[in-house]
Amino acid sequence: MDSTRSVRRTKEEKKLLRRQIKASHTLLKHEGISTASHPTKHLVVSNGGLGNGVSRESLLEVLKEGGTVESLLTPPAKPYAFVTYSSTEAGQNAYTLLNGRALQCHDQSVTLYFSYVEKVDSDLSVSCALPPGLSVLEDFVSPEEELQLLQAVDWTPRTADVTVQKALKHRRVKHYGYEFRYDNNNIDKDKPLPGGLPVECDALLQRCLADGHISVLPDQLTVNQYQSGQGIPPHVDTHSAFEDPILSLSLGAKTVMDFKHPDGRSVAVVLPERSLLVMKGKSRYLWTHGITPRKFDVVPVSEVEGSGVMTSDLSNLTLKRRGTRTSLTFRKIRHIPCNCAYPSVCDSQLLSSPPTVPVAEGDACRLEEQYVHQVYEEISSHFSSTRHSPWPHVRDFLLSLPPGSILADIGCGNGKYLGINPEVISVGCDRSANLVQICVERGYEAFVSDALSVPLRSGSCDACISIAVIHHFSTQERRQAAVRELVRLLKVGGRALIYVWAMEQEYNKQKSKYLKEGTAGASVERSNELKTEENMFNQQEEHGRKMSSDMKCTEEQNVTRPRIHIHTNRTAFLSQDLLVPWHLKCNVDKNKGAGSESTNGPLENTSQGPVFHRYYHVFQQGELEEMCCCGVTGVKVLRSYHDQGNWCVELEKTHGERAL
Ligand SMILES: O=C(O)CCC(=O)C(=O)O
Ligand SMILES: [Fe+2]
Ligand SMILES: [Zn+2]
Repeated sequence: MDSTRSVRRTKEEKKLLRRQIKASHTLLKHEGISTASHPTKHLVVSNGGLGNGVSRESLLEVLKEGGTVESLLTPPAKPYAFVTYSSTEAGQNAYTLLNGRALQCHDQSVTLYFSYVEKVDSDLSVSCALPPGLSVLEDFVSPEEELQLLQAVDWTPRTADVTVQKALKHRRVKHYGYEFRYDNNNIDKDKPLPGGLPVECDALLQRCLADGHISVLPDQLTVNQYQSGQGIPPHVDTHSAFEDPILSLSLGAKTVMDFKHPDGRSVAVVLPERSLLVMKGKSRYLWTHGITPRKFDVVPVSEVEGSGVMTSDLSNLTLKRRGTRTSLTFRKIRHIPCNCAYPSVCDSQLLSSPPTVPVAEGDACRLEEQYVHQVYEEISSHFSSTRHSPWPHVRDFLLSLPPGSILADIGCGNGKYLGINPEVISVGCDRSANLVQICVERGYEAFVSDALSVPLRSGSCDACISIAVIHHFSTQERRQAAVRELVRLLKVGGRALIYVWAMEQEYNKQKSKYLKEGTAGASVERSNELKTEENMFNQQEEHGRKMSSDMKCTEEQNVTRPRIHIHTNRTAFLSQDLLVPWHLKCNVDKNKGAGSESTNGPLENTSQGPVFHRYYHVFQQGELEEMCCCGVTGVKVLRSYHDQGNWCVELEKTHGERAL
């Protein structure tokens, strides 16, 4: 009997070990968290996160059995937590005692797996902090003032001549001072509403002024009323419409507001009733805010929680039914264009000075920095989630390389081509540090480099690929230099494959996948509210496109230069140099793709985050071959073809540098 029990136990131990190894692989692959093989005082607890429905309180209770807990970090919405014990011995003790422990929480049972980590990343504590520029001032108004303010909002249609009231799908709204229009997410600045702001707000606004939260009085008020189960989609209040900061007073009931950074970081902030939310700087301009329509929120049990408004920071969480919340959002209309530090998401800056096609090297570098490099850094995680399937012809090229070949992928993105042929030695580089980081986390050899000067020896590669990269260079000289750099890396006889986006999205009567996705009704599934509350940049983007076609040229130092148009996604290209909108989907699940992969750009129906614009030079038929034959010496074009809206060439290096 004893011996069978010990055999069974061994089996269980093996199973536990397998599951624990799997958990630490998942942490590395999907979260970039490397675990340590030796005991430390820091442990990561897989399945012990708020994202698994495990409350901090119940986790802490279990963790304390292992020893004295120095700190416990529970990142919002993640399926893991970090615990730091008082000593390595305590960490080791907890590991032995608790690994594989089943934890009962909210009618479900989860199994906790523990792994050691060298340290708890300081970024994680940062991601648990409030977004920069955000503050929540509790008890900003008294219960009596709260009642008075709620009574001051007259929801009957009586005041229709001095205010504007609307029932939206997910809440009702009322505007004072100026109407906020949900069709263009903007304000008619020359059409103030008679009556201004309700006098009942005077005292509280004077207090905001006196306390230094604002320096001028607001002249616009939006009252939002949310019933339980209602919300507001994530958005950034239009830069060109309102100044900084934005104030929002919560009345009647508490709610949880989600803030999201374009890089995917997300912070849930509890807004108690009678608190004032102040959004300034980054939290106003760059992070989106929104309220998920829900009937219940995860909120602190204790009502007296000081400034600890973070759901993730709280030691005591519980579910609470949402009541009816009325918020008063006070804003100051902006009369001169926004000049914030986030030009890639700023409608003012995009409209007031749309870029022109550069001629000088310096202008080209600045354009690419703003409309290529910065954008890829910001959208890297969402971009990566849309890039998973290799294009078949690129795959064939990679599989045709003899074993032991050395391959360089210049502009490797998330590394989707680096593992295709396991028989070759692949190395990738990209200008985006975030994308390179994703490659490294996936176990690929990759480094940050500009495609114009790759730190690899001339003639060191048997093959190079440049997939969807060269169209991001903004002058002919720079595009040519990028091809020359690829050829420099090749040994004589080596081959390069280049893909660039084609101006011709319809070829041989066949529409490219990019165009087809537009007609397949990418937006049909949007809810009505999402349609009317379309991301604020969409309308301006449309506006910007019209503006740029109206005013095709700009006078600058007596040189007339064409403006770069904003392209409308899923439509034919109207010019060769364009800005292509990227509708960022916030909070991308790195484990899953964001739907079907398109040749360029995500499907628009997935997004409610800010819109970024990437610069492209789309190639006309023959342009790529011409550039390779005439602008670059020592190569021949083996073949050229059109593939799903791209022009493609395969080159062979025929001479070494010295022979030229
Ligand atoms: O309900 C709130 O506090 C926020 C409302 C809001 O973000 C808006 O109207 O733009
Ligand atoms: Fe807002
Ligand atoms: Zn701005």
